[in-house]
Amino acid sequence: MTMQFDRIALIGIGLIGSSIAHDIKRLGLAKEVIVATRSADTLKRAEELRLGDRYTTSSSEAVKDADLVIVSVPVGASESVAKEVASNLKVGAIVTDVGSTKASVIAQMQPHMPPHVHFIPGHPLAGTEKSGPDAGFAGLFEGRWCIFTPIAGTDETALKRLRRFWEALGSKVDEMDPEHHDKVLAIVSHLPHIIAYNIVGTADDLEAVTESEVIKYSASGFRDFTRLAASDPTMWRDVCLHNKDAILEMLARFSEDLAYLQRAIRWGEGDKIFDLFTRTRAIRRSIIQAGQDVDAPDFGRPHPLEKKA
Ligand SMILES: NC(=O)C1=CN([C@@H]2O[C@H](COP(=O)(O)OP(=O)(O)OC[C@H]3O[C@@H](n4cnc5c(N)ncnc54)[C@H](O)[C@@H]3O)[C@@H](O)[C@H]2O)C=CC1
Ligand SMILES: O=C(O)C(=O)Cc1ccc(O)cc1
Repeated sequence: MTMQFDRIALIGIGLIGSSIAHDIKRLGLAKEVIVATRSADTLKRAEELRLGDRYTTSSSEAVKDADLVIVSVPVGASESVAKEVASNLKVGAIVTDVGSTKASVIAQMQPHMPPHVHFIPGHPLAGTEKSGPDAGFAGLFEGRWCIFTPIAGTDETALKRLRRFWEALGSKVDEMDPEHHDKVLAIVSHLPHIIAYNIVGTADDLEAVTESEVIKYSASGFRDFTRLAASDPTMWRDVCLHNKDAILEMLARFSEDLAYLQRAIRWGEGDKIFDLFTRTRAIRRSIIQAGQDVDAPDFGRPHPLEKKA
């Protein structure tokens, strides 16, 4: 793999920032990686994990002379990072982010970007329920989509350079407008997490079963929800607050459809129930065909008591 950038600054070194760091190192994509994060403890851990070449708690310090700046912080922190780094950005630098919402990140960052930098908002559709610098791993983005939501008039050469970077990490790159991104992500990612948080919360409220049955019998569907509901609370609070309109729109549709299903169950309308469940099964098959999941049952996890070969 060829060296693509002299200096890359990683602002935020949690699951996503550290996964990018592992890949940059593994693939030799930069001469130097500067890691910045707000908390000294996280920074120390990043250093122990050798995620970069230089480390600082000052984002503005980190971006000096960087050709590529990747902001990987909870979306609600985007504006404060943009403000902090703005005056130190190098002429011609590419500034990008990985936030799960796009219209809000653009509204927070774009006004602070000086005209001499290329700000290209991005979102890799890859992750796990884990957070922090220990959670990252090389290859996270392999075979996954990365969506850019470029601002009109963005320099084509800068776009190509950033595309080449994500492609080196194994991603497939697509472009769309931020509002469309936010609607699509509301249904494929944000709502599933909200539903998971909600169902696990409901089970927790049923005090009679919480201490015993919910945990004991969690080999069933409930367990899959608990994985999503264990995702980072700060990150997901920010997603909810920063993609409010699209999430509320999708939640309204979801509630309508749930009422339809509820009614079908109440009145014993088996055909309606069967038709819906047949339609949804086909969606799963399409996802497997598209290479976005494997066909193994239970996400391919081995049983915890299964003997290791
Ligand atoms: N977790 C996931 O599966 C995915 C997350 N994303 C997005 O990536 C971004 C980062 O998420 P994760 O890496 O999962 O979160 P994380 O919680 O693992 O890491 C966040 C990092 O940002 C740092 N940070 C927070 N505020 C900061 C500030 N003001 N200045 C500097 N550093 C700051 C934290 O110390 C931490 O290092 C979020 O915007 C999230 O929406 C995108 C794709 C997948
Ligand atoms: O852990 C999971 O199932 C995820 O859905 C990971 C994820 C979380 C947030 C994103 O913006 C993109 C991917």
